[in-house]
Amino acid sequence: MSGADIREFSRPMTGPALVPLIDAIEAGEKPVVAAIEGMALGGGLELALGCHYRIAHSKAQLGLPEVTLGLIPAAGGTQRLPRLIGFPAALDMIITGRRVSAGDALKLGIVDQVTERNAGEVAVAFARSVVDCPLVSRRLSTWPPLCPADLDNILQMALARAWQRGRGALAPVACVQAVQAARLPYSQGMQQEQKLMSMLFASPQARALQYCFFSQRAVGKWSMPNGACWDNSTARPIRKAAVIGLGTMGRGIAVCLVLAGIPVIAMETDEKQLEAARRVVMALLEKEVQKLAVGLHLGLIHFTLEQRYLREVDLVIEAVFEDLALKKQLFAELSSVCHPDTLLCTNTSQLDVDQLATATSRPDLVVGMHFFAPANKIKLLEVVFTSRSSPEAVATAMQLGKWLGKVSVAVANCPGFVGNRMLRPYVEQAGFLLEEGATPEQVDSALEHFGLAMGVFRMSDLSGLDVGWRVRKAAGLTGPGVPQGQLLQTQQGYRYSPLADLICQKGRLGQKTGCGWYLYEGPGGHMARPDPWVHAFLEEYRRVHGLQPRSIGQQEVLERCLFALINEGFRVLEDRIVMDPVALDVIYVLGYGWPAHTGGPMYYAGEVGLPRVLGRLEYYQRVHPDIPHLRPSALLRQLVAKGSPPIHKWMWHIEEGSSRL
Ligand SMILES: CCC/C=C/C(=O)SCCNC(=O)CCNC(=O)[C@H](O)C(C)(C)COP(=O)([O-])OP(=O)([O-])OC[C@H]1O[C@@H](n2cnc3c(N)ncnc32)[C@H](O)[C@@H]1OP(=O)([O-])[O-]
Repeated sequence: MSGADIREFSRPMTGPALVPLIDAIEAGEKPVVAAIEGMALGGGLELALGCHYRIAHSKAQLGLPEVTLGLIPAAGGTQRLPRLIGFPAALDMIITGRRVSAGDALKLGIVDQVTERNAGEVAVAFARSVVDCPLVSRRLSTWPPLCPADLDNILQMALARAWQRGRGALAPVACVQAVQAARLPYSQGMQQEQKLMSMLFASPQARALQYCFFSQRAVGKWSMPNGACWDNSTARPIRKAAVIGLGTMGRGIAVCLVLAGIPVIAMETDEKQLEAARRVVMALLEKEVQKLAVGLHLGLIHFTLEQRYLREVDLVIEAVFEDLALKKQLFAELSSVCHPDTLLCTNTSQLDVDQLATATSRPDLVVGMHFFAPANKIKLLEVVFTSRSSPEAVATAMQLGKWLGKVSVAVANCPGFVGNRMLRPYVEQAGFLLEEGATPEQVDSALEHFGLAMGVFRMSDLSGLDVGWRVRKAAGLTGPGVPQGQLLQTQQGYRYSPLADLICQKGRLGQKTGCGWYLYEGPGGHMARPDPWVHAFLEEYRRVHGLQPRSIGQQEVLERCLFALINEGFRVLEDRIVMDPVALDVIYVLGYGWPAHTGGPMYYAGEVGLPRVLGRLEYYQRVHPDIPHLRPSALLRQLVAKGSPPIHKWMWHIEEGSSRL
């Protein structure tokens, strides 16, 4: 039982109320044994906690995931679980919403027995054995709370953790408050639980998180403009895969494949690189084996320098250096080395997948599989199809993503695909704000206060500033031979901030060099500190270019950065790079640290109000006519003119034939 039907939350509820039902079971004189197979989540686990005994199958999983839906476990979960397993363990499960295995549930004391056999049959036998035992001690609601001496301290720490995890989300904090009420007598604790639930139930955050839940499932039902889609295309089995290029991304991808039980050929061209990769990959895998306490066959991965092993694989994922010429050459080689049916995938984050496909003898079997760093942790995968990708190739990449535990989103090929395409105007605005008077920490703190996992400058330092520098050089925006403008710099006719290029020229490439937009404890350091050098550099830059710094408020930072990103999102929809705006929200929430409790950028735009987004973009465009990304998109204007329809109706308003595919 995986809990309430989440769809029911947005319409009148039917059926008996859960709390009196659970109370009645618990108060009954007949012993009730919960037999748990598969999942016991949310209301499912709360029902089991109202039973007098719990027997779980060894493969069962238990959890209270309500927090991920913007809610608290409000059918007595916040009152019974701390009584059963103590405050610290209950707080951990309820604030994180994480699932525990049956084995861990036994250790925690949530279940009485774990079985390899049919849990129902074992439960019946168990019930017979306890039929004469008194039930008084089995009713959790009557147990006195297990209050340790340092409970105040534990609750305080949990609250701090909830704030930190939540980044503005209400539910984690409400979870702590509800559990805190478990020190009171049960009926008073329940009143507090209900009060907090009523506050959350109707909240915009709960609606947004429930939208995220369904969006992450909706993107699995992908379709392509040619009519191919998830239910008319068949994925091929992947019996063996290869990863070529074992830098950070390649190593992470190889780890993902092995963890999913897929044999991997891990290939490099240089012996030293290969050995370095072998050490890192094996260490990562051994860590996972210990963490997951699972038997994993570490022999699933074979490290090699030899291309001949590629003949045996069903799919190759290329993760070499981001250089189009290098990748094209590799794809041409793969075409002759691999079996004619082998799928050729690229992990490029922004290069033209069509050009790579053209370099091969099988353009229909070429797709992008864009993983996000660290590849073994981030749940997002962009599957990039070209105009020639076959439905089978897309279906296989989507299915493989699912096996790897990712949420895969099918997107059409375009520069930067979806995520990085929308990111560009956002990063660009941040640079302009520095020119106009802000500091990196002011911009980042506004964005982090909004709920983003990391501000734009901290994120750039983490990824490495040279990544964007290389892209800008390739696009002809900077580098030798590119004319440098006067005053505010202009490239290709538009305003261009060279600040990031100048920082790179100083050898400041971010965390890896110990300095970038911030100062770190040393190369590879993680603790970002404001850097007086950067402040002086910005002041000097403004002085040389005659820019009068002004005070820039949090609202302007958010509107300029976020609305520019959202505006590009509307352009992505106009170009039909994806079939539905939910895809953009999934990509941003899972891949870019966008706060899930706002639903994602496009959902957030709807909540803020499309007329407001349009109005503010129009205002900023008047002030900065030389920034094209602030010019409102045609789709945004059209939607506002049509009375701002809800997000699921946006695509109806895109003119036929506007697709670039
Ligand atoms: C006072 C009240 C107290 C109680 C509160 C609660 O219990 S709060 C609830 C606390 N419970 C949770 O938060 C549990 C949420 N659910 C999960 O974590 C997972 O779905 C799973 C582990 C149950 C199955 O994973 P899996 O990878 O095997 O499968 P999958 O994930 O792809 O889903 C398959 C289909 O089922 C659909 N669907 C699933 N669950 C629900 C639902 N509860 N409702 C509605 N629909 C649901 C899902 O949309 C999809 O539909 P589609 O796209 O085919 O039309």
